[in-house]
Amino acid sequence: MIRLGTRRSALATAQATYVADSLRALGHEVELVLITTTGDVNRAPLAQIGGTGIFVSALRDALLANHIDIAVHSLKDLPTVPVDELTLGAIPVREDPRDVLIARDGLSLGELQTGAVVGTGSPRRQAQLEALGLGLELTGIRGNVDTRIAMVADGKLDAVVLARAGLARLGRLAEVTETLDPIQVLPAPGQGALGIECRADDAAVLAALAPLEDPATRAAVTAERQLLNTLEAGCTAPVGALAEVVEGDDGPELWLRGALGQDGGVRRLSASGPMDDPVSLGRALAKELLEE
Ligand SMILES: NCc1[nH]cc(CCC(=O)O)c1CC(=O)O
Repeated sequence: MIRLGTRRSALATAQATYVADSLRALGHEVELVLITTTGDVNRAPLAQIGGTGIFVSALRDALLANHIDIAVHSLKDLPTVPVDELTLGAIPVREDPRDVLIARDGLSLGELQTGAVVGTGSPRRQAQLEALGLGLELTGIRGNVDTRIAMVADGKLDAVVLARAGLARLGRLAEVTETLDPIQVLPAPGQGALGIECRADDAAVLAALAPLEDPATRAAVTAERQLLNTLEAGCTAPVGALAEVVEGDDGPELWLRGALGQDGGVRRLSASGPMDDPVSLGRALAKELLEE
């Protein structure tokens, strides 16, 4: 029996159920264990209560205490600093990593008027939307996907920005009014991908997880997360990143784009490298972004 720990939110349980069903299809028995994190209980702004890492620590504690065998994380919520004794046993194929707009009356970003109120608490989304120069009024919001969409339906906001992947997993893609081009808004490092964490010495669970692995997704998110990790060491500015595997002359290559919010603007750079060395690519692009 594999004990799979998950948060209670609709998105977390949808992701956990997807992983549980994948493991069951491979012949394993899986039990869901619901775990409450600080971020689920406390409605204060995330930056005040410890950042997105708060969603993760309760699950990691349960792994280390042997209360669960695997934890399913949204990779974009998983801190880039590794934990001794734990490892990402599998990174399954990624959903569409892009951000989307859900606006009243089916509007797109370019159709929103100056002063339109757009809800997002993410400094990354705020910096990139600000830099478009549309005169949008950005306001921080929290709450689950349902609550956020309801704020547009209720007329409290003109629009919200969300991850397409979350809406796909919740079956709410019909509400999207525009998918944002990464040329304008780069997603968060790891967005749209799941990380399945387990104890590093748990050979049975590692073997069970191996078939769920997608090497291209692992390479892409490793580059993105390395870029974030290197930038976090050097600054506190918001970061967007997106890597894609492309077929090069000498085999598969990674193409990485990065964005760094700074002084009301956004710096953007891109670079490519071999698929088998995502860490060097992420680190090199981060250093370039820091230098300029
Ligand atoms: N910050 C919360 C969070 N964590 C993961 C997702 C969406 C799913 C994903 O990106 O994998 C979301 C919601 C959102 O940003 O819209």
